[in-house]
Amino acid sequence: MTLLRLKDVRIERRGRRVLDHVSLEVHRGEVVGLLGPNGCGKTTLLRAALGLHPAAGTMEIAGVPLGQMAPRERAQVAAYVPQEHEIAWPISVAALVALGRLPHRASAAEDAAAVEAAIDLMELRPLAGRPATDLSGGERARALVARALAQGAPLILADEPTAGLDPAHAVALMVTLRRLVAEGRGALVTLHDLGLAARWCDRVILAGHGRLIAQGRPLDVLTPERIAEVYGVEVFITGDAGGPILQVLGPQRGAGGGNQ
Ligand SMILES: Nc1ncnc2c1ncn2[C@@H]1O[C@H](COP(=O)(O)OP(=O)(O)OP(=O)(O)O)[C@@H](O)[C@H]1O
Repeated sequence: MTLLRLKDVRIERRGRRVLDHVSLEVHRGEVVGLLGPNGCGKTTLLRAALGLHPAAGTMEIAGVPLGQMAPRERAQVAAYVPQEHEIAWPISVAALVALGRLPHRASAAEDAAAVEAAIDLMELRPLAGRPATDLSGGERARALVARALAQGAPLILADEPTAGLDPAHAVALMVTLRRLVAEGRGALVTLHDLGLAARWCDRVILAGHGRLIAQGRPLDVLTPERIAEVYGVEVFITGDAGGPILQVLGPQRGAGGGNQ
């Protein structure tokens, strides 16, 4: 089932075109990485897909046109992990995670079970009683992911959810996402770590130059030539039984600085 469908979407910011001709789908059972250089429009695209930023074109969540969805209805099918990890009030981590249950009219027991499961998934149990404002950057990021997971929405849109996480927690998050999509959810995740994307995403979408440049299986999209063209860096790609291994080596040869 298609959880997110964008067709010929066009997004502007302050009258300036950010992305044009954006067509993509996210299905149940897949983690899709949205990649691209700083400022190429990944955050704006995620926000547009949730109706948080104006955009032209066709946008559907779980088969329903975005414009026909009330905010509560949308929040029941799509959860968002924002790039910014600011938490305004010193509520406990458990209370923060419980905010993910607001769109639902579930029983208290159901809400509690979802919150407890999300806290455990993100390994926040020792921090559950702490004020969320007193967490480290990475701990705060995990708390916000937990809030989205508690929401129980089939579609997860996460903006750089691994930013600020140590390697163990970054990999654990990708493993968790894969487990959740295997149970029937779908995820669109912006990432700057090309190695994580290559190894843990089912598909990737590469944005740049005001459009989507390529989408498909990670190694079909993330070719050394394309990465050099889009990011200006040289990569080494190999693989093992666990999947692709992609390592950034340095600036593209001849691009100035580093490996010349
Ligand atoms: N509040 C804003 N007002 C006007 N333009 C903005 C605003 N925020 C971002 N932009 C511009 O919109 C474009 C897309 O930004 P966006 O944040 O979507 O990029 P991104 O791909 O998510 O970048 P990053 O990888 O750095 O997070 C950029 O050119 C950026 O400068």
